[in-house]
Amino acid sequence: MTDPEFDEDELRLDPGFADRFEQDERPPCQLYLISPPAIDAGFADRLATALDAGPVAAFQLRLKGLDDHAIAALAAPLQRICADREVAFIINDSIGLAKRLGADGVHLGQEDGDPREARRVLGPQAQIGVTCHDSRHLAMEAGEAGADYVAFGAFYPTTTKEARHRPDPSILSWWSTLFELPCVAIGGITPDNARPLIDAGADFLAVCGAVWNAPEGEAAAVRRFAELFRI
Ligand SMILES: Cc1ncc(COP(=O)(O)OP(=O)(O)O)c(N)n1
Ligand SMILES: Cc1ncsc1CCOP(=O)(O)O
Ligand SMILES: [Mg+2]
Repeated sequence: MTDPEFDEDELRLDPGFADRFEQDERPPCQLYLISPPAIDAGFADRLATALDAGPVAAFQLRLKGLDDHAIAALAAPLQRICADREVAFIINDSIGLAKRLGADGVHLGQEDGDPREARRVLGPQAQIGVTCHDSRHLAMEAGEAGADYVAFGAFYPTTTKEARHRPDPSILSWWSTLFELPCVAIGGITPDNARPLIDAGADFLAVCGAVWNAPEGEAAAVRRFAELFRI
């Protein structure tokens, strides 16, 4: 099947971009935790429990509907828990808040700001991620703009976000075959449906509900993902 958005010439026209991502052995898939949509006083303990249950590469603080001041007030203990465990602490949506908090990075949607501006403000060490929905074109643009990862999704139905795009897992194999830049899969991912995304080449699975709403608890959910990542 051809992807109407994908023009092979785009790749050939920009050898500089493709050249930066030489093919190499990819590390195993890792877990990228997204915060629940709202957090309460007990959440810090739950976060520590989740991070202690198995390897987690990153935690994204995603609190839609709160302003930066309100998010900053909640962030400090969570950021400390991540730092103590060497888990990257990523702020959703706001370059300014990521800078203010000294976060490890920022995740930007298509309407959330320019990755080049994020790089200018946050510096060379910052992890900058960009939402690319189901679009190869957006992903290549994000790579050209200096993103550290591209995110595709939502792969499965989710109640965490109203998601309009539904990529096929093949976008992950396409991306990971051509580019070294890591790709993140997101959207309705659970330990039961994750396998095709891992096999297709996702470098990270970004997960919210399957961990924080797991009937067996967050630790058991993190352990189940960890089992899937073992080669
Ligand atoms: C890892 C990751 N991928 C995608 C998103 C979605 O970002 P965005 O499209 O800006 O939507 P909101 O999360 O801001 O509602 C994400 N946050 N993280
Ligand atoms: C933020 C986001 N972007 C696309 S789907 C999604 C929600 C991810 O949460 P869940 O893992 O609960 O589907
Ligand atoms: Mg956003």
